Amino acid sequence: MTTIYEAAGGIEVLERLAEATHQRCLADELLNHPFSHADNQPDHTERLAAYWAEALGGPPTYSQQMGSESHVQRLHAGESAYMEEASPRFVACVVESFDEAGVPDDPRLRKALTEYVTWAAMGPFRAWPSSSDDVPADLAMPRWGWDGPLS
Ligand code: HEM
Repeated sequence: MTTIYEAAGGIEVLERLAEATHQRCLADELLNHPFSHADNQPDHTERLAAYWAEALGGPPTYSQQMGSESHVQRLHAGESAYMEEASPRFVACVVESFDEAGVPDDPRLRKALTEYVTWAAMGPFRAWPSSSDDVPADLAMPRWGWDGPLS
């Protein structure tokens, strides 16, 4: 069966989606701050797209060459009150970027992408509110299919 990654148009479309999302985050007064640190990764867009690709049935480039799920969760952990407020806004930045990024106008695809990002932002990415020290070292990369989480 076609994966969500393939239906979306592969890595090119996910990179455009990550870039458009990033620009929206920078333009948002609440989300701007964490994305504006001087030591942020210059290739953030590429890394975010690779992570999404792997979760959505694409190649395992993120986990083989860039980082692990534990690394990603540690980056986002320990920000309880902030993440409560910021998570729904991050999801909105992704969804509002669909047209600009050229995500196919297929309701089933857009619904699956929206559900994946919502699930991640409201669940795993808020699971360690107190400290990055609480994040286990061996978290599996999440996988998302047409009917929801695969692992
Ligand atoms: C409130 C919501 C979120 C905020 C404020 C946030 C913030 C950030 C920040 C500041 C970075 C570091 C950027 C850099 O180094 O340039 C980052 C990296 C990243 N974020 Fe988020 N994020 C949020 C939600 C999410 C969600 C929902 C996902 C996945 C579905 C995600 C996936 C990633 C990935 C894969 C990276 C790159 C990790 C790496 O450098 O290897 N983030 N995020």
